[in-house]
Amino acid sequence: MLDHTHDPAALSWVASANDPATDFPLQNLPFCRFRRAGSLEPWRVGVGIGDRILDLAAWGIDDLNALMARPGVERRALRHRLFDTLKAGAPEIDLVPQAEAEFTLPCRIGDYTDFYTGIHHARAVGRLFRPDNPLLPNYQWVPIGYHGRSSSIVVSGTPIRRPRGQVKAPDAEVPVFKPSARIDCELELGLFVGPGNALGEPFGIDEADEHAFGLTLLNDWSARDIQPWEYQPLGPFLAKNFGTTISPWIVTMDALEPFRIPFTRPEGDPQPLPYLDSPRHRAAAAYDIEMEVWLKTPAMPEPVRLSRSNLRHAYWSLAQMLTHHASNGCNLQPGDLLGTGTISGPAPEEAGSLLELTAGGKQPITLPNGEQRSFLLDGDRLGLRAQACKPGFRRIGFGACDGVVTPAG
Ligand SMILES: O=C(O)/C=C/C(=O)CC(=O)CC(=O)O
Ligand SMILES: [Ca+2]
Ligand SMILES: [Mg+2]
Repeated sequence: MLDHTHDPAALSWVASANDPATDFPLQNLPFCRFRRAGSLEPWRVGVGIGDRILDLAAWGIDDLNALMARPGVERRALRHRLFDTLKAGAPEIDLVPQAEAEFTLPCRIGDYTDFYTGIHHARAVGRLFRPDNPLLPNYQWVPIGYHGRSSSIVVSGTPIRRPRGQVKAPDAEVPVFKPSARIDCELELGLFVGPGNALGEPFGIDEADEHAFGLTLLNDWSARDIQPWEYQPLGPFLAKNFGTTISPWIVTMDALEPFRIPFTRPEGDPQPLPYLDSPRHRAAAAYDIEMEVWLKTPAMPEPVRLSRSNLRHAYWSLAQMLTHHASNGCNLQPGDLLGTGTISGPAPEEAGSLLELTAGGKQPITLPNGEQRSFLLDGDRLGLRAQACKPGFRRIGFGACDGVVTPAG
């Protein structure tokens, strides 16, 4: 059983997540879409700076998808102009306090694909769902993905209604249709596509970075009792598409440039096929980004961190996700969202889902107030956090990715 000590240093998870002083320095400048809270004004494109938002209307930017479609060189030029303007602290620029704003999805999301790049998650889930064959032979050759549902992607803070669905217990003769009793989270990052590719026109692994716009936090809520009964032979469906929460902020790949690390394969593992491999890719295609799962039940005075992982544990890189997705000529479009899949680490306390943290629900977590949890109950608030930080560089935060589970309809 995993005993979770309360981490006093992270007492104010919400504050640290929304603490502009640490999340949104000048070196970040994440994009969002916002308006003044409670107003009915049109949504506006902005960038986060400290505890405020710079409205980009004055910069002629009112459609983030249009900006995402622009070449990286233009986006970087804009970033430098914004940096210089904000650094100069020009008094006339309009900065809206984040506390006075409300947020929506940062851009139009045409298509959503969820990948499976977390090998430790894949092994753990495989052991539970397919004990005889946890990691299928294709895993180390193919960046596995499935097409998700973009209509149910919601912004942080949107309640997640517990779904009803078909559930069949191992010892039951027939399934029943009932509210899911095993609502879970999945600790992921979402990659937003920048410039797309034309239908029928794949791109090489060394061109992939040009198609990456930025990253957001992504919780792929999962109904673990609906999932095993429905997922064969076509993959996850209603167990996943009842809701996917993302942060309102997109952290650009330019802001994450300093946190690149070499992309390596474990000793003895097969090297990727040539279309997914190059010296440049091996040199710096992975990222050192810390990711955390937090939980606050209605009875808890403060939230508790359930786990901490890192994008460095991904078995497939962001560039390989993009390249593979387009390798058959499929056309990616600006604003498309690619989930990394659940990024668990090798240690038990680095698991990115309750399914793993509780051994399929058999080993409930004991929370600091004595409550126990296997899966989420109504009223539970599940939050994801992430940060890129290393000595000599400002910490790059990703904001909040929160959702409260509400009773089934
Ligand atoms: O069938 C399995 O092994 C598990 C599939 C998933 O959980 C789908 C998914 O969301 C993958 C992920 O988040 O890593
Ligand atoms: Ca997922
Ligand atoms: Mg989902």
